[in-house]
Order: sequence, then C-alpha cells, then structure tokens
Amino acid sequence: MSAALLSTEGLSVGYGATRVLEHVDFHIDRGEIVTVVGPNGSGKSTLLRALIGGLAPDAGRVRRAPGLRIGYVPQKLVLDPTLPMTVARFLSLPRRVAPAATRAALEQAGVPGLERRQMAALSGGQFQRVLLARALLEDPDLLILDEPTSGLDQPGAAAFYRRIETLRAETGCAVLMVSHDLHVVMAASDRVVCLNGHVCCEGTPQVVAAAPDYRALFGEGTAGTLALYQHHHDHRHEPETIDEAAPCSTTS
Ligand SMILES: Nc1ncnc2c1ncn2[C@@H]1O[C@H](COP(=O)(O)OP(=O)(O)OP(=O)(O)O)[C@@H](O)[C@H]1O
Repeated sequence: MSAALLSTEGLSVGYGATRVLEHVDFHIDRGEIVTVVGPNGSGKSTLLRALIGGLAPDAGRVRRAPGLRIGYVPQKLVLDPTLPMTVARFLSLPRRVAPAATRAALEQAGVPGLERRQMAALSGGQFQRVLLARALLEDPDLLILDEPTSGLDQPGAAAFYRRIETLRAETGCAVLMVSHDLHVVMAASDRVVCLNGHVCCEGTPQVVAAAPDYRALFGEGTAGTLALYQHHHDHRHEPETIDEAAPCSTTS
C-alpha cells in the first residue's frame, strides 16, 4: 500500500443522501496504467472526483503520495464557439505558460504546431490532444483521463492510446483512465477495474488484437492498442446495469 501514488480504503461517497460508491478499495502505483470501466451512472466520475479531492468521503479515506502532481483531462469541456481563443491562449489559462513549455506540451501530446489555431476550429481528436497538453503542463506523476476517447472513432482512439503509452514510457507517469466501454480497453492497461457502485472485479486485459474474431469486430486499423476485458464477477447485478454475458456464480 505504501508504494501507491493514490489509494482509497473503504471509500463510500455520494451526493447528499444518495450513496454512489460503497466500500471501494482502490490503488494505483507509480508508472502503472489502470483503466476503470463501468456502465453509465456506475460512479466512475464520482470516484475520480473523490480521488482528486473534489468530493469528501462519507466513510473511508483517500491517500495521496506526498507532493503528488496530477494532470487531469476532463470528459468534455464546452467552450463558447463564438469566443476567439487560440490554443496557446487556452493553455495559458488560468496562469501564463512560457511559449517553450506550450510548444513542448503540444509536441508531447502529439499535436505540434497548433499554437495559433483557434480552439473552435479544432477537430474532436485535436481538441482532446490539447486537453492532454494542458494536463501535461502540470508535469504530472499521475495522468487522470475521464473517457478520453469517447468522441473518437476507433483509429482515433487507437492513436490516442499509442500516445498515452509513449508518454508513460517517456515520463514514467502513472495513468488512470475511465471508460464506459465495458469490453474494449487500452491494451497497455496493467489492470482493469470494473466498477458498479463497488468494485465488481479486476484483472488484466486479455490482449486478443491478433485474433481473427477481434479483427472481424474491430478491423485492422488499431495496431494492437485495444484489448478485450473479460469480466469475472462473483455476484449478480440488476438487468442492464452491467455485462450480462459475464459469469456470475453467486447472487449478492
Ligand atoms: N453532482 C451530482 N449531484 C447528484 N447526483 C449526481 C451528481 N453527479 C453524479 N450524480 C449521480 O451519481 C451517479 C453516478 O454518476 P457518475 O457521473 O459518477 O457515473 P459515471 O459512471 O461516471 O457515468 P457516465 O458513464 O454516464 O459518465 C449517477 O446516478 C448520477 O446521477
């Protein structure tokens, strides 16, 4: 537990009287890539809010390594499209960033030279990369991404995941990623945690990118960056909340 960058013990958290997460034990270690999957409304964003300190636990605790630097990429960010704002200016909010640091962050995020482009004129993939660049300006020990590929097509998602893998290799930062896709995850994930109000199951992704079935499903364009996650639940959920095809040996 002491090696963890960030961990929770018995975390219960919610909004007012509504509990969203119950007794969640979670950890992410230095340099690790962890993907949290779960259906819509299962508490993934709530877990992130609790982890970054935006939501106080009702019970249990959150532990952060001393001096931990977190770079956060939000699920979406809505900017007024009529407001003229260059990428460089966006990256300098709320505090000014030197041009060299802006250039380096855009390069690291895989979109060099975008400084003078208008935010409103970026494609979905470019916008996501600029959000990543903004997170990288923090020089994070831990990069937290909330559904970063939700607006991207499969080749776009694969390219984004390749960039994240490269970043981890270059900087050694840990990566915590959230996805509502229960089955398809980043192949480089060291661990996948399945959440549905509590931790249902966790394990490694099964890398099947070379399998003919996988290719039939996802095509050839993803170059091994995506993998299937196989759930091994030992309890049953309400219909339509989670992965009905998963084996559930007992009823909770
Ligand atoms: N600010 C809030 N106030 C009250 N309830 C909230 C608030 N934010 C989320 N909730 C509720 O908490 C539950 C979990 O929401 P959360 O956003 O954490 O789920 P999620 O797994 O991230 O979902 P999604 O995949 O749809 O983004 C939902 O029932 C949601 O309606």
